[in-house]
Amino acid sequence: MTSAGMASEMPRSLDIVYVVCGGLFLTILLLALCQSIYNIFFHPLASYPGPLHYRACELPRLFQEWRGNTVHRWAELHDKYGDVVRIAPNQLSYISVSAWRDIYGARGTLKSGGNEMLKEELVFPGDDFEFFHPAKPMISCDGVNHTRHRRAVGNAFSDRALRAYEPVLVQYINKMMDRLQQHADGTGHGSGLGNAVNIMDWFHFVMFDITSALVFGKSFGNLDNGRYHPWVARVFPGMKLIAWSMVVAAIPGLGRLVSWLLPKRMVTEAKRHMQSIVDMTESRRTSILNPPPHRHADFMDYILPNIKDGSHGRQEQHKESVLSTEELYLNSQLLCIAGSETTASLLAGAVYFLSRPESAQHKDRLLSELRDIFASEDDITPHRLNKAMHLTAVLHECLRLYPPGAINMPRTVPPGGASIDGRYVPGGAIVGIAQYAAYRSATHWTDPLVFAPERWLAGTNTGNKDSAGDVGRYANDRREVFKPFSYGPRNCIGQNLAMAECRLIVARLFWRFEVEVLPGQEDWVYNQRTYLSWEKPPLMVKLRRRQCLRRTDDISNCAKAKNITN
Ligand code: HEM
Repeated sequence: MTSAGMASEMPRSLDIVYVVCGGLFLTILLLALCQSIYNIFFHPLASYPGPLHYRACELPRLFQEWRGNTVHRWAELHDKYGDVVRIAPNQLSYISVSAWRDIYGARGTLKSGGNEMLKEELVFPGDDFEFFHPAKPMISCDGVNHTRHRRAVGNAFSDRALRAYEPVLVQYINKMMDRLQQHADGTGHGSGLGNAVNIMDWFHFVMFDITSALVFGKSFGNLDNGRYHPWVARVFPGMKLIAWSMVVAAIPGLGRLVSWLLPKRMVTEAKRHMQSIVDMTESRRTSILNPPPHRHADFMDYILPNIKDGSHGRQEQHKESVLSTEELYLNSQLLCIAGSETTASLLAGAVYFLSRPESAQHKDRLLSELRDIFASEDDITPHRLNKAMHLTAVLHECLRLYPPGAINMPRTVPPGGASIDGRYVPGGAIVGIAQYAAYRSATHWTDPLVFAPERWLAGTNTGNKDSAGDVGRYANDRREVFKPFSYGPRNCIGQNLAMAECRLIVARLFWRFEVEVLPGQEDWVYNQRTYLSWEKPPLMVKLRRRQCLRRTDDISNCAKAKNITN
Protein backbone atom coordinates (compact mmCIF):
# COMPACT_ATOMS: atom_id res chain seq x y z
CA MET A 1 0.00 0.00 0.00
CA THR A 2 1.29 3.52 -0.82
CA SER A 3 1.77 6.07 1.96
CA ALA A 4 -1.13 8.11 0.53
CA GLY A 5 -3.36 5.03 0.73
CA MET A 6 -2.32 4.40 4.33
CA ALA A 7 -3.11 7.99 5.29
CA SER A 8 -6.65 7.65 3.96
CA GLU A 9 -7.12 4.28 5.75
CA MET A 10 -6.09 5.68 9.18
CA PRO A 11 -8.95 8.19 9.65
CA ARG A 12 -11.41 5.56 8.41
CA SER A 13 -10.30 3.05 11.08
CA LEU A 14 -10.35 5.83 13.69
CA ASP A 15 -13.93 6.61 12.64
CA ILE A 16 -14.83 2.98 13.23
CA VAL A 17 -13.28 3.09 16.72
CA TYR A 18 -15.26 6.28 17.52
CA VAL A 19 -18.49 4.77 16.26
CA VAL A 20 -17.99 1.51 18.21
CA CYS A 21 -17.04 3.34 21.44
CA GLY A 22 -19.85 5.83 21.03
CA GLY A 23 -22.30 3.01 20.37
CA LEU A 24 -21.06 1.11 23.39
CA PHE A 25 -21.32 4.20 25.57
CA LEU A 26 -24.87 4.93 24.39
CA THR A 27 -25.89 1.31 24.95
CA ILE A 28 -24.52 1.37 28.50
CA LEU A 29 -26.27 4.69 29.12
CA LEU A 30 -29.53 3.32 27.76
CA LEU A 31 -29.24 0.15 29.84
CA ALA A 32 -28.47 2.22 32.96
CA LEU A 33 -31.47 4.41 32.20
CA CYS A 34 -33.76 1.39 31.75
CA GLN A 35 -32.40 -0.14 34.96
CA SER A 36 -32.98 3.13 36.83
CA ILE A 37 -36.55 3.39 35.51
CA TYR A 38 -37.15 -0.20 36.58
CA ASN A 39 -35.62 0.48 40.02
CA ILE A 40 -37.75 3.56 40.58
CA PHE A 41 -41.11 2.30 39.31
CA PHE A 42 -41.16 -1.51 39.10
CA HIS A 43 -38.64 -2.87 41.63
CA PRO A 44 -40.25 -4.86 44.50
CA LEU A 45 -39.02 -2.13 46.88
CA ALA A 46 -40.45 0.65 44.67
CA SER A 47 -43.02 1.72 47.26
CA TYR A 48 -40.40 2.45 49.95
CA PRO A 49 -39.45 6.13 50.40
CA GLY A 50 -36.02 7.59 49.74
CA PRO A 51 -34.28 10.17 47.53
CA LEU A 52 -34.78 9.54 43.82
CA HIS A 53 -31.11 9.01 42.96
CA TYR A 54 -30.62 6.52 45.83
CA ARG A 55 -33.66 4.54 44.65
CA ALA A 56 -32.49 4.65 41.05
CA CYS A 57 -28.96 3.38 41.31
CA GLU A 58 -26.32 1.95 43.62
CA LEU A 59 -23.71 4.67 43.03
CA PRO A 60 -24.93 7.31 45.56
CA ARG A 61 -24.77 4.74 48.40
CA LEU A 62 -21.34 3.56 47.27
CA PHE A 63 -20.18 7.16 47.08
CA GLN A 64 -21.22 7.71 50.72
CA GLU A 65 -19.52 4.45 51.75
CA TRP A 66 -16.35 5.55 49.98
CA ARG A 67 -16.42 8.92 51.75
CA GLY A 68 -17.07 7.19 55.08
CA ASN A 69 -20.14 9.37 55.45
CA THR A 70 -22.95 6.81 55.65
CA VAL A 71 -23.94 7.23 59.31
CA HIS A 72 -24.40 10.99 58.98
CA ARG A 73 -26.17 10.72 55.64
CA TRP A 74 -28.53 7.96 56.81
CA ALA A 75 -29.40 10.06 59.88
CA GLU A 76 -30.36 12.98 57.60
CA LEU A 77 -32.44 10.69 55.41
CA HIS A 78 -34.26 9.13 58.38
CA ASP A 79 -35.04 12.62 59.71
CA LYS A 80 -36.61 13.40 56.37
CA TYR A 81 -38.28 10.11 55.38
CA GLY A 82 -39.06 8.42 58.72
CA ASP A 83 -38.56 4.91 60.13
CA VAL A 84 -37.56 3.24 56.88
CA VAL A 85 -35.52 4.64 53.98
CA ARG A 86 -34.53 3.07 50.71
CA ILE A 87 -30.81 3.85 50.67
CA ALA A 88 -30.10 1.88 47.46
CA PRO A 89 -32.28 0.12 44.89
CA ASN A 90 -32.15 -3.13 46.89
CA GLN A 91 -31.40 -1.85 50.38
CA LEU A 92 -33.52 -0.56 53.26
CA SER A 93 -32.39 1.20 56.42
CA TYR A 94 -34.57 1.15 59.57
CA ILE A 95 -34.66 2.97 62.91
CA SER A 96 -37.81 1.49 64.51
CA VAL A 97 -38.00 -0.62 67.67
CA SER A 98 -39.75 -3.57 66.02
CA ALA A 99 -37.19 -3.74 63.19
CA TRP A 100 -34.60 -4.93 65.70
CA ARG A 101 -36.61 -8.06 66.42
CA ASP A 102 -37.66 -8.58 62.78
CA ILE A 103 -34.13 -8.27 61.37
CA TYR A 104 -31.78 -9.56 64.09
CA GLY A 105 -34.09 -11.72 66.24
CA ALA A 106 -33.89 -15.54 66.28
CA ARG A 107 -35.85 -17.01 63.38
CA GLY A 108 -34.30 -20.48 63.09
CA THR A 109 -31.66 -21.39 60.50
CA LEU A 110 -32.73 -22.01 56.89
CA LYS A 111 -31.41 -25.55 57.23
CA SER A 112 -33.71 -26.30 60.15
CA GLY A 113 -36.73 -24.88 58.28
CA GLY A 114 -36.48 -21.41 59.83
CA ASN A 115 -36.22 -18.13 57.95
CA GLU A 116 -33.21 -16.41 59.46
CA MET A 117 -31.88 -13.27 57.87
CA LEU A 118 -28.58 -14.06 56.16
CA LYS A 119 -25.53 -12.24 57.22
CA GLU A 120 -23.98 -10.26 54.41
CA GLU A 121 -20.41 -11.30 54.00
CA LEU A 122 -17.54 -8.97 53.49
CA VAL A 123 -16.86 -9.06 49.77
CA PHE A 124 -13.20 -8.59 48.98
CA PRO A 125 -11.88 -7.95 45.51
CA GLY A 126 -10.31 -11.32 44.75
CA ASP A 127 -9.33 -14.14 47.09
CA ASP A 128 -6.06 -12.67 48.34
CA PHE A 129 -7.54 -11.61 51.67
CA GLU A 130 -9.59 -14.77 52.29
CA PHE A 131 -7.49 -16.71 54.74
CA PHE A 132 -8.16 -20.35 55.58
CA HIS A 133 -11.05 -20.70 53.14
CA PRO A 134 -13.63 -22.27 53.68
CA ALA A 135 -13.24 -21.61 57.43
CA LYS A 136 -14.84 -18.37 58.64
CA PRO A 137 -14.81 -16.41 61.89
CA MET A 138 -18.00 -16.46 63.92
CA ILE A 139 -19.01 -12.97 62.84
CA SER A 140 -19.35 -13.89 59.18
CA CYS A 141 -20.19 -17.61 59.06
CA ASP A 142 -23.64 -18.97 58.22
CA GLY A 143 -26.31 -19.65 60.84
CA VAL A 144 -25.60 -23.34 61.43
CA ASN A 145 -21.87 -22.83 61.88
CA HIS A 146 -22.56 -19.78 63.98
CA THR A 147 -24.40 -21.81 66.63
CA ARG A 148 -21.35 -24.08 66.86
CA HIS A 149 -18.97 -21.10 67.21
CA ARG A 150 -21.07 -19.49 69.93
CA ARG A 151 -21.12 -22.76 71.89
CA ALA A 152 -17.38 -23.16 71.55
CA VAL A 153 -16.58 -19.59 72.61
CA GLY A 154 -19.54 -18.83 74.92
CA ASN A 155 -18.00 -20.11 78.18
CA ALA A 156 -15.15 -17.63 77.81
CA PHE A 157 -17.75 -14.90 78.44
CA SER A 158 -19.68 -16.44 81.33
CA ASP A 159 -19.98 -14.48 84.60
CA ARG A 160 -17.54 -16.90 86.21
CA ALA A 161 -14.97 -16.37 83.45
CA LEU A 162 -15.33 -12.59 83.61
CA ARG A 163 -14.63 -12.64 87.35
CA ALA A 164 -11.51 -14.72 86.66
CA TYR A 165 -10.26 -12.02 84.24
CA GLU A 166 -10.51 -9.19 86.80
CA PRO A 167 -6.81 -9.34 87.78
CA VAL A 168 -5.88 -8.91 84.10
CA LEU A 169 -8.03 -5.80 83.77
CA VAL A 170 -6.63 -4.35 86.97
CA GLN A 171 -3.03 -5.09 85.95
CA TYR A 172 -3.26 -3.23 82.63
CA ILE A 173 -5.43 -0.41 83.92
CA ASN A 174 -2.88 0.15 86.71
CA LYS A 175 -0.21 0.39 84.01
CA MET A 176 -2.24 2.93 82.05
CA MET A 177 -2.94 4.99 85.16
CA ASP A 178 0.78 5.03 86.03
CA ARG A 179 1.69 6.19 82.54
CA LEU A 180 -0.99 8.86 82.57
CA GLN A 181 0.16 9.91 86.01
CA GLN A 182 3.63 10.53 84.59
CA HIS A 183 2.06 12.74 81.94
CA ALA A 184 0.05 14.62 84.56
CA ASP A 185 3.30 15.18 86.48
CA GLY A 186 4.99 16.38 83.29
CA THR A 187 7.45 13.46 83.16
CA GLY A 188 5.61 11.18 80.75
CA HIS A 189 6.82 9.90 77.43
CA GLY A 190 4.95 8.21 74.57
CA SER A 191 1.88 9.73 72.89
CA GLY A 192 1.70 13.08 74.60
CA LEU A 193 3.68 16.16 75.45
CA GLY A 194 3.91 17.20 79.08
CA ASN A 195 0.47 16.94 80.60
CA ALA A 196 -1.24 17.24 77.20
CA VAL A 197 -2.02 13.69 76.14
CA ASN A 198 -3.62 12.05 73.14
CA ILE A 199 -5.99 10.00 75.27
CA MET A 200 -7.27 8.16 72.19
CA ASP A 201 -3.90 6.45 71.83
CA TRP A 202 -3.81 5.44 75.49
CA PHE A 203 -7.30 3.95 75.25
CA HIS A 204 -6.23 1.95 72.22
CA PHE A 205 -3.05 0.89 74.04
CA VAL A 206 -4.84 -0.34 77.14
CA MET A 207 -7.69 -2.06 75.31
CA PHE A 208 -5.48 -3.87 72.80
CA ASP A 209 -3.15 -4.87 75.67
CA ILE A 210 -6.00 -6.26 77.77
CA THR A 211 -7.61 -8.11 74.88
CA SER A 212 -4.34 -9.58 73.60
CA ALA A 213 -3.55 -10.72 77.15
CA LEU A 214 -6.94 -12.42 77.26
CA VAL A 215 -6.59 -13.99 73.80
CA PHE A 216 -2.89 -14.94 73.71
CA GLY A 217 -1.99 -14.91 77.40
CA LYS A 218 0.52 -12.18 76.54
CA SER A 219 -0.07 -8.52 75.74
CA PHE A 220 1.04 -6.52 72.71
CA GLY A 221 3.04 -4.30 75.07
CA ASN A 222 1.60 -1.00 73.82
CA LEU A 223 1.47 0.47 77.33
CA ASP A 224 5.00 -0.56 78.21
CA ASN A 225 6.40 1.01 75.06
CA GLY A 226 4.09 4.01 74.95
CA ARG A 227 3.43 3.32 71.28
CA TYR A 228 1.46 1.05 68.99
CA HIS A 229 2.63 -2.51 68.45
CA PRO A 230 3.05 -2.86 64.64
CA TRP A 231 0.18 -5.37 64.50
CA VAL A 232 -2.19 -2.90 66.17
CA ALA A 233 -0.95 0.00 64.03
CA ARG A 234 -1.93 -1.92 60.90
CA VAL A 235 -5.50 -2.54 62.10
CA PHE A 236 -6.75 0.99 61.44
CA PRO A 237 -5.62 1.48 57.81
CA GLY A 238 -6.65 -2.17 57.28
CA MET A 239 -10.25 -1.38 58.19
CA LYS A 240 -10.32 1.50 55.73
CA LEU A 241 -8.87 -0.71 53.05
CA ILE A 242 -11.53 -3.36 53.66
CA ALA A 243 -14.30 -0.74 53.57
CA TRP A 244 -13.01 0.65 50.28
CA SER A 245 -12.50 -2.83 48.85
CA MET A 246 -16.13 -3.61 49.58
CA VAL A 247 -17.20 -0.51 47.65
CA VAL A 248 -15.09 -1.47 44.67
CA ALA A 249 -16.17 -5.11 44.79
CA ALA A 250 -19.81 -3.97 44.66
CA ILE A 251 -19.27 -2.53 41.17
CA PRO A 252 -19.65 -5.39 38.68
CA GLY A 253 -16.38 -6.26 36.97
CA LEU A 254 -14.25 -3.90 39.04
CA GLY A 255 -13.58 -6.33 41.88
CA ARG A 256 -11.38 -8.62 39.77
CA LEU A 257 -9.66 -5.68 38.12
CA VAL A 258 -8.69 -4.13 41.45
CA SER A 259 -7.52 -7.49 42.74
CA TRP A 260 -5.06 -7.57 39.81
CA LEU A 261 -4.00 -3.99 40.34
CA LEU A 262 -3.54 -4.18 44.12
CA PRO A 263 0.12 -3.69 44.99
CA LYS A 264 1.57 -7.07 45.98
CA ARG A 265 3.00 -5.33 49.07
CA MET A 266 -0.51 -4.98 50.48
CA VAL A 267 -1.27 -8.65 50.05
CA THR A 268 2.05 -9.58 51.68
CA GLU A 269 1.29 -7.23 54.59
CA ALA A 270 -2.15 -8.76 55.09
CA LYS A 271 -0.63 -12.23 55.10
CA ARG A 272 1.99 -11.17 57.61
CA HIS A 273 -0.75 -9.67 59.80
CA MET A 274 -2.61 -12.98 59.83
CA GLN A 275 0.60 -14.95 60.36
CA SER A 276 1.27 -12.99 63.58
CA ILE A 277 -2.12 -14.13 64.87
CA VAL A 278 -1.30 -17.73 63.98
CA ASP A 279 2.07 -17.50 65.77
CA MET A 280 0.66 -15.87 68.91
CA THR A 281 -2.25 -18.33 69.07
CA GLU A 282 0.10 -21.29 68.64
CA SER A 283 2.44 -19.93 71.28
CA ARG A 284 -0.50 -19.70 73.72
CA ARG A 285 -1.55 -23.20 72.73
CA THR A 286 1.83 -24.75 73.39
CA SER A 287 2.18 -22.85 76.68
CA ILE A 288 -0.25 -25.39 78.16
CA LEU A 289 2.63 -27.87 78.20
CA ASN A 290 4.90 -25.50 80.06
CA PRO A 291 2.75 -22.84 81.73
CA PRO A 292 4.57 -19.70 82.91
CA PRO A 293 4.49 -19.04 86.67
CA HIS A 294 1.53 -16.93 87.86
CA ARG A 295 -0.32 -17.46 84.62
CA HIS A 296 -3.59 -15.51 84.58
CA ALA A 297 -6.94 -16.80 83.35
CA ASP A 298 -7.76 -16.01 79.72
CA PHE A 299 -10.25 -16.81 76.92
CA MET A 300 -8.19 -19.76 75.75
CA ASP A 301 -8.73 -21.61 79.03
CA TYR A 302 -12.32 -22.00 77.87
CA ILE A 303 -11.88 -22.18 74.10
CA LEU A 304 -8.92 -24.53 73.60
CA PRO A 305 -10.71 -27.63 74.94
CA ASN A 306 -13.11 -27.19 71.99
CA ILE A 307 -10.48 -27.17 69.24
CA LYS A 308 -10.08 -30.26 67.09
CA ASP A 309 -7.61 -30.28 64.21
CA GLY A 310 -9.14 -31.00 60.84
CA SER A 311 -12.71 -30.80 62.17
CA HIS A 312 -13.87 -28.13 59.78
CA GLY A 313 -16.67 -29.07 57.45
CA ARG A 314 -17.64 -32.30 59.15
CA GLN A 315 -21.40 -32.09 59.16
CA GLU A 316 -21.96 -33.96 62.41
CA GLN A 317 -19.81 -31.46 64.22
CA HIS A 318 -22.06 -28.57 63.30
CA LYS A 319 -24.22 -29.49 66.23
CA GLU A 320 -21.35 -29.62 68.67
CA SER A 321 -19.18 -27.02 70.24
CA VAL A 322 -16.12 -27.95 68.18
CA LEU A 323 -13.95 -25.55 66.17
CA SER A 324 -11.14 -26.26 63.75
CA THR A 325 -7.69 -24.77 64.23
CA GLU A 326 -8.31 -22.42 61.31
CA GLU A 327 -11.51 -21.19 62.91
CA LEU A 328 -9.57 -20.66 66.13
CA TYR A 329 -7.10 -18.39 64.31
CA LEU A 330 -9.88 -16.40 62.66
CA ASN A 331 -11.74 -15.98 65.95
CA SER A 332 -8.53 -14.91 67.71
CA GLN A 333 -8.13 -12.13 65.20
CA LEU A 334 -11.80 -11.18 65.49
CA LEU A 335 -11.69 -11.05 69.30
CA CYS A 336 -8.54 -8.95 69.25
CA ILE A 337 -10.08 -6.27 67.06
CA ALA A 338 -13.77 -6.42 68.11
CA GLY A 339 -12.80 -6.42 71.79
CA SER A 340 -10.47 -3.44 71.66
CA GLU A 341 -11.36 -0.89 69.05
CA THR A 342 -15.03 -0.66 70.16
CA THR A 343 -14.29 -0.21 73.86
CA ALA A 344 -11.65 2.42 73.05
CA SER A 345 -14.37 4.35 71.17
CA LEU A 346 -16.71 4.19 74.15
CA LEU A 347 -13.99 5.40 76.51
CA ALA A 348 -13.11 8.31 74.24
CA GLY A 349 -16.82 9.17 73.98
CA ALA A 350 -17.03 9.22 77.79
CA VAL A 351 -14.07 11.58 78.09
CA TYR A 352 -15.44 13.83 75.36
CA PHE A 353 -18.98 14.09 76.74
CA LEU A 354 -18.07 14.29 80.44
CA SER A 355 -15.52 17.01 79.80
CA ARG A 356 -17.88 19.36 78.07
CA PRO A 357 -18.66 22.49 80.14
CA GLU A 358 -22.39 21.71 80.12
CA SER A 359 -21.68 18.25 81.61
CA ALA A 360 -20.14 19.58 84.84
CA GLN A 361 -23.17 18.46 86.87
CA HIS A 362 -22.94 14.91 85.45
CA LYS A 363 -19.26 14.69 86.28
CA ASP A 364 -19.88 15.96 89.83
CA ARG A 365 -22.67 13.49 90.28
CA LEU A 366 -20.45 10.68 89.01
CA LEU A 367 -17.74 11.61 91.49
CA SER A 368 -20.11 11.81 94.41
CA GLU A 369 -21.58 8.43 93.45
CA LEU A 370 -18.09 6.90 93.40
CA ARG A 371 -17.26 8.49 96.75
CA ASP A 372 -20.43 7.03 98.22
CA ILE A 373 -19.38 3.54 97.18
CA PHE A 374 -15.58 3.63 97.52
CA ALA A 375 -13.25 5.04 100.15
CA SER A 376 -10.25 5.36 97.82
CA GLU A 377 -9.19 4.55 94.26
CA ASP A 378 -7.69 1.26 95.44
CA ASP A 379 -11.15 0.15 96.56
CA ILE A 380 -12.61 0.40 93.05
CA THR A 381 -13.22 -3.12 91.77
CA PRO A 382 -15.16 -4.23 88.69
CA HIS A 383 -17.58 -6.19 90.83
CA ARG A 384 -18.48 -3.33 93.16
CA LEU A 385 -18.85 -0.94 90.22
CA ASN A 386 -22.03 -2.81 89.27
CA LYS A 387 -23.69 -0.67 91.93
CA ALA A 388 -22.68 2.60 90.25
CA MET A 389 -25.95 3.33 88.45
CA HIS A 390 -25.00 6.83 87.37
CA LEU A 391 -21.75 5.58 85.87
CA THR A 392 -23.67 2.98 83.87
CA ALA A 393 -26.12 5.70 82.81
CA VAL A 394 -23.19 7.85 81.62
CA LEU A 395 -21.84 4.97 79.52
CA HIS A 396 -25.28 4.27 78.06
CA GLU A 397 -25.63 7.90 77.09
CA CYS A 398 -22.20 7.80 75.40
CA LEU A 399 -23.20 4.62 73.56
CA ARG A 400 -26.38 6.37 72.43
CA LEU A 401 -24.72 9.51 71.06
CA TYR A 402 -21.56 7.81 69.82
CA PRO A 403 -22.30 4.11 69.25
CA PRO A 404 -19.09 2.19 68.48
CA GLY A 405 -20.95 -0.06 66.02
CA ALA A 406 -22.45 2.87 64.16
CA ILE A 407 -22.69 1.46 60.63
CA ASN A 408 -25.74 -0.51 59.49
CA MET A 409 -25.14 -4.22 60.17
CA PRO A 410 -26.56 -5.60 56.92
CA ARG A 411 -28.64 -8.75 56.63
CA THR A 412 -30.11 -10.33 53.49
CA VAL A 413 -33.80 -11.22 53.60
CA PRO A 414 -34.20 -15.01 53.08
CA PRO A 415 -35.66 -16.35 49.80
CA GLY A 416 -39.28 -16.47 50.99
CA GLY A 417 -39.27 -12.82 52.05
CA ALA A 418 -40.06 -11.51 55.53
CA SER A 419 -42.24 -9.04 57.36
CA ILE A 420 -40.32 -6.10 58.78
CA ASP A 421 -42.14 -3.39 60.70
CA GLY A 422 -45.39 -4.95 59.55
CA ARG A 423 -44.55 -4.68 55.83
CA TYR A 424 -43.53 -7.42 53.42
CA VAL A 425 -39.93 -7.26 52.19
CA PRO A 426 -38.99 -9.61 49.34
CA GLY A 427 -36.20 -12.18 49.53
CA GLY A 428 -32.78 -10.90 48.52
CA ALA A 429 -33.32 -7.36 49.81
CA ILE A 430 -30.62 -6.04 52.13
CA VAL A 431 -31.85 -4.60 55.41
CA GLY A 432 -30.27 -3.15 58.55
CA ILE A 433 -30.70 -0.81 61.49
CA ALA A 434 -29.00 2.60 61.39
CA GLN A 435 -28.01 2.83 65.06
CA TYR A 436 -26.56 6.32 64.87
CA ALA A 437 -29.75 7.63 63.24
CA ALA A 438 -32.04 5.67 65.60
CA TYR A 439 -30.30 7.02 68.69
CA ARG A 440 -30.60 10.66 67.72
CA SER A 441 -34.07 10.62 66.21
CA ALA A 442 -36.59 13.03 67.71
CA THR A 443 -39.28 10.37 67.25
CA HIS A 444 -37.59 8.23 69.92
CA TRP A 445 -35.91 10.68 72.29
CA THR A 446 -36.64 13.92 74.11
CA ASP A 447 -33.84 16.42 73.38
CA PRO A 448 -32.08 13.75 71.28
CA LEU A 449 -28.81 15.65 70.92
CA VAL A 450 -28.50 16.55 74.60
CA PHE A 451 -26.09 14.49 76.72
CA ALA A 452 -28.42 13.53 79.58
CA PRO A 453 -27.38 10.40 81.51
CA GLU A 454 -30.42 10.87 83.76
CA ARG A 455 -32.64 9.65 80.91
CA TRP A 456 -31.36 6.15 81.77
CA LEU A 457 -32.39 6.53 85.38
CA ALA A 458 -35.93 7.61 84.57
CA GLY A 459 -37.29 4.09 85.00
CA THR A 460 -35.89 3.93 88.52
CA ASN A 461 -36.90 7.42 89.49
CA THR A 462 -40.27 9.07 90.02
CA GLY A 463 -39.41 12.02 87.88
CA ASN A 464 -38.62 14.41 90.70
CA LYS A 465 -36.15 17.14 90.00
CA ASP A 466 -32.81 16.22 91.46
CA SER A 467 -29.27 17.49 91.20
CA ALA A 468 -28.83 15.91 87.78
CA GLY A 469 -31.89 17.58 86.27
CA ASP A 470 -35.47 16.63 85.53
CA VAL A 471 -35.39 12.86 84.98
CA GLY A 472 -39.15 12.77 84.40
CA ARG A 473 -38.59 14.83 81.26
CA TYR A 474 -37.22 11.68 79.60
CA ALA A 475 -39.93 9.30 80.76
CA ASN A 476 -41.24 8.86 77.21
CA ASP A 477 -37.90 8.05 75.62
CA ARG A 478 -38.09 4.83 73.62
CA ARG A 479 -35.19 3.11 75.33
CA GLU A 480 -36.15 -0.21 73.70
CA VAL A 481 -34.62 1.03 70.43
CA PHE A 482 -31.22 1.30 72.10
CA LYS A 483 -29.23 -1.88 71.39
CA PRO A 484 -25.61 -0.83 70.92
CA PHE A 485 -24.49 -4.45 71.28
CA SER A 486 -27.06 -5.57 68.71
CA TYR A 487 -29.77 -8.14 69.38
CA GLY A 488 -30.54 -11.81 68.91
CA PRO A 489 -28.29 -14.82 68.38
CA ARG A 490 -25.52 -12.76 66.74
CA ASN A 491 -25.38 -9.99 69.31
CA CYS A 492 -22.11 -8.97 70.93
CA ILE A 493 -20.65 -11.85 72.87
CA GLY A 494 -18.34 -9.48 74.79
CA GLN A 495 -20.86 -6.92 76.03
CA ASN A 496 -20.58 -7.67 79.76
CA LEU A 497 -16.81 -7.66 79.57
CA ALA A 498 -16.90 -4.38 77.60
CA MET A 499 -19.09 -2.69 80.21
CA ALA A 500 -16.93 -3.97 83.07
CA GLU A 501 -13.74 -2.68 81.39
CA CYS A 502 -15.20 0.72 80.58
CA ARG A 503 -16.80 1.20 84.01
CA LEU A 504 -13.46 0.48 85.67
CA ILE A 505 -11.43 2.77 83.43
CA VAL A 506 -13.84 5.70 83.54
CA ALA A 507 -14.25 5.42 87.33
CA ARG A 508 -10.52 5.37 87.99
CA LEU A 509 -9.65 8.02 85.41
CA PHE A 510 -12.13 10.56 86.75
CA TRP A 511 -11.44 9.63 90.36
CA ARG A 512 -7.77 10.45 89.98
CA PHE A 513 -7.67 13.17 87.32
CA GLU A 514 -9.26 16.40 86.27
CA VAL A 515 -9.60 15.71 82.55
CA GLU A 516 -9.89 18.70 80.25
CA VAL A 517 -10.40 18.33 76.49
CA LEU A 518 -8.16 20.93 74.87
CA PRO A 519 -9.84 23.69 72.82
CA GLY A 520 -10.51 23.20 69.11
CA GLN A 521 -12.00 19.71 69.52
CA GLU A 522 -15.59 20.75 70.29
CA ASP A 523 -16.89 18.71 67.33
CA TRP A 524 -14.66 15.70 67.94
CA VAL A 525 -17.46 13.11 67.76
CA TYR A 526 -19.48 14.87 65.08
CA ASN A 527 -16.94 15.13 62.28
CA GLN A 528 -15.74 11.55 62.17
CA ARG A 529 -15.98 9.29 59.20
CA THR A 530 -16.78 5.60 59.45
CA TYR A 531 -14.89 2.83 57.71
CA LEU A 532 -16.41 -0.26 59.38
CA SER A 533 -15.93 1.71 62.60
CA TRP A 534 -15.23 5.32 63.56
CA GLU A 535 -12.06 6.81 62.12
CA LYS A 536 -11.05 8.47 65.36
CA PRO A 537 -8.68 11.45 65.22
CA PRO A 538 -6.44 12.25 68.22
CA LEU A 539 -8.31 13.45 71.31
CA MET A 540 -5.97 15.81 73.12
CA VAL A 541 -6.63 16.28 76.82
CA LYS A 542 -4.89 17.88 79.75
CA LEU A 543 -4.66 15.77 82.91
CA ARG A 544 -4.33 17.18 86.42
CA ARG A 545 -4.18 15.02 89.49
CA ARG A 546 -7.11 15.76 91.79
CA GLN A 547 -6.32 17.02 95.24
CA CYS A 548 -9.04 14.91 96.86
CA LEU A 549 -8.29 11.28 96.40
CA ARG A 550 -10.11 9.72 99.33
CA ARG A 551 -13.72 9.77 100.43
CA THR A 552 -12.74 11.38 103.71
CA ASP A 553 -11.19 14.40 101.99
CA ASP A 554 -13.29 17.47 102.52
CA ILE A 555 -14.82 18.45 99.18
CA SER A 556 -14.83 22.17 100.04
CA ASN A 557 -11.10 22.02 100.71
CA CYS A 558 -10.68 20.16 97.43
CA ALA A 559 -12.23 23.05 95.55
CA LYS A 560 -9.83 25.48 97.20
CA ALA A 561 -6.84 23.25 96.59
CA LYS A 562 -7.82 22.95 92.95
CA ASN A 563 -7.92 26.72 92.54
CA ILE A 564 -4.52 27.02 94.10
CA THR A 565 -2.92 24.37 91.87
CA ASN A 566 -4.54 25.83 88.79
C1 HEM B 1 -18.40 -0.99 73.67
C2 HEM B 1 -17.92 -2.11 73.23
C3 HEM B 1 -18.57 -2.98 72.19
C4 HEM B 1 -19.60 -2.72 71.33
C5 HEM B 1 -20.41 -1.45 71.20
C6 HEM B 1 -19.80 -3.91 70.54
C7 HEM B 1 -20.77 -4.04 69.56
C8 HEM B 1 -20.98 -5.19 68.83
C9 HEM B 1 -22.01 -5.35 67.83
C10 HEM B 1 -23.00 -4.27 67.44
C11 HEM B 1 -21.89 -6.60 67.32
C12 HEM B 1 -22.75 -7.23 66.22
C13 HEM B 1 -22.04 -7.06 64.91
C14 HEM B 1 -22.80 -7.61 63.75
O1 HEM B 1 -23.88 -8.16 63.88
O2 HEM B 1 -22.26 -7.49 62.65
C15 HEM B 1 -20.79 -7.24 67.99
C16 HEM B 1 -20.36 -8.52 67.74
C17 HEM B 1 -19.28 -9.09 68.35
N1 HEM B 1 -18.51 -8.56 69.37
FE1 HEM B 1 -18.76 -6.77 70.24
N2 HEM B 1 -18.88 -4.85 70.93
C18 HEM B 1 -18.13 -4.34 71.95
C19 HEM B 1 -17.13 -4.98 72.66
C20 HEM B 1 -16.73 -6.29 72.46
C21 HEM B 1 -15.76 -7.01 73.26
C22 HEM B 1 -15.06 -6.46 74.51
C23 HEM B 1 -15.60 -8.24 72.68
C24 HEM B 1 -14.71 -9.39 73.09
C25 HEM B 1 -13.61 -9.32 73.76
C26 HEM B 1 -16.47 -8.29 71.53
C27 HEM B 1 -16.58 -9.36 70.67
C28 HEM B 1 -17.54 -9.47 69.69
C29 HEM B 1 -17.68 -10.65 68.85
C30 HEM B 1 -16.79 -11.90 68.88
C31 HEM B 1 -18.77 -10.42 68.01
C32 HEM B 1 -19.34 -11.37 66.98
C33 HEM B 1 -20.46 -12.14 67.66
C34 HEM B 1 -21.16 -13.12 66.76
O3 HEM B 1 -21.10 -12.98 65.55
O4 HEM B 1 -21.78 -14.03 67.31
N3 HEM B 1 -17.15 -7.10 71.43
N4 HEM B 1 -20.25 -6.36 68.91
